[in-house]
Amino acid sequence: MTDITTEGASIAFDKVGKAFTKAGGATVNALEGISLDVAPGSITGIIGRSGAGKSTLLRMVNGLERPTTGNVLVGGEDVSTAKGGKLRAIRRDVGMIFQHFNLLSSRTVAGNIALPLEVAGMPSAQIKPRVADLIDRVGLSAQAGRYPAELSGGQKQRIGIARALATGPKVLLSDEATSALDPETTQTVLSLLKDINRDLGLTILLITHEMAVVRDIASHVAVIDAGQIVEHGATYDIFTAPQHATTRSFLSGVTGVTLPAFVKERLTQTAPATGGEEVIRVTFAGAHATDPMLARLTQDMGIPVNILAGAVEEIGTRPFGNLLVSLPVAQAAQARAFLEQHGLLTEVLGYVG
Ligand SMILES: Nc1ncnc2c1ncn2[C@@H]1O[C@H](COP(=O)(O)OP(=O)(O)OP(=O)(O)O)[C@@H](O)[C@H]1O
Repeated sequence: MTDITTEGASIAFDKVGKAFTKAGGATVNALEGISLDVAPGSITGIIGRSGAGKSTLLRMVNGLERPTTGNVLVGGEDVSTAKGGKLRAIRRDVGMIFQHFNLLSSRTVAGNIALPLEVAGMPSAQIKPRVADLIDRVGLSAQAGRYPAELSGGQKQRIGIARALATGPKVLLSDEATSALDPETTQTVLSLLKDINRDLGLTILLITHEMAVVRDIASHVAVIDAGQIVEHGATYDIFTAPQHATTRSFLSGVTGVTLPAFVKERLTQTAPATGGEEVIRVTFAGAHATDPMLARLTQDMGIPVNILAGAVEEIGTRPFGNLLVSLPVAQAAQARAFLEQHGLLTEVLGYVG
């Protein structure tokens, strides 16, 4: 096997803004004041709702979009002002994969992967072994001569990944690469991306609207809302102690931590005049993830706790748990203080009468 090695480049967004002028002359501020440093060799997720500005941000990294204000640097080189040969050189360092794969239907698996090498002017004697290596890396050796229409979505995305790696990039951009795939195939594609990141050391920047994708692959995450980064940091920290309402709302979509409908419908933001239950989210992180704190709340302090929903999950190999519970309003402050003293995080979600 020839050596397909690379190393990751840093990506830096420095006070980036982007305004689009729509037909009719109105201006849309798609991005405002974006500053973000992506470490070489990291996998960073950018999560946001539809229209938040994710694609615009991603497309700036390979110069498909230029910022209106600020700069974007890849490995210290300014993409935002690069032109001609310099821009082409930066683009060779940045591969990209897409939600709908963007493959040529008239070319075989091998032909699709060879394309960027042909465009780069590599002699065909060198292209052949290089393509064979790439096909092997993504596990498609048996399908090399087949056409995209004959392959599954997961296999098509593997071709997309091999094609993106062909020129030995230092950065891989992923534009919702698993959004069109079923959950099982999503997992196989995410683990391929993790292997590639580990083996080749290249930096991966991905955009997604699914927190589960961030949890399963990203070491770092930035949450983007209406063109601004509202929160960013290590994935574990963001999952265990989210600060912004948008982040919390994305997290509530991750399996196991949504309120059951019968509670959600009755939830109020003010406590009932008498009685009632306070509904809280309890987050267990790190060393406390497996402590039996709720049992102690009942046994030691005599506070009855209703478990409404919950899950223990892992980020990397670090466990964290999220539980939604209700307990009597009269004892809730005492219970929260007890849990906080023992290193758990609590958040009041509302009240039920
Ligand atoms: N070429 C363009 N001309 C005008 N407006 C644009 C253009 N490209 C993007 N926009 C606007 O910029 C904003 C951000 O769009 P962008 O595609 O980056 O969001 P997104 O988070 O990637 O959304 P989605 O997840 O739906 O793809 C939107 O309001 C969009 O309508």
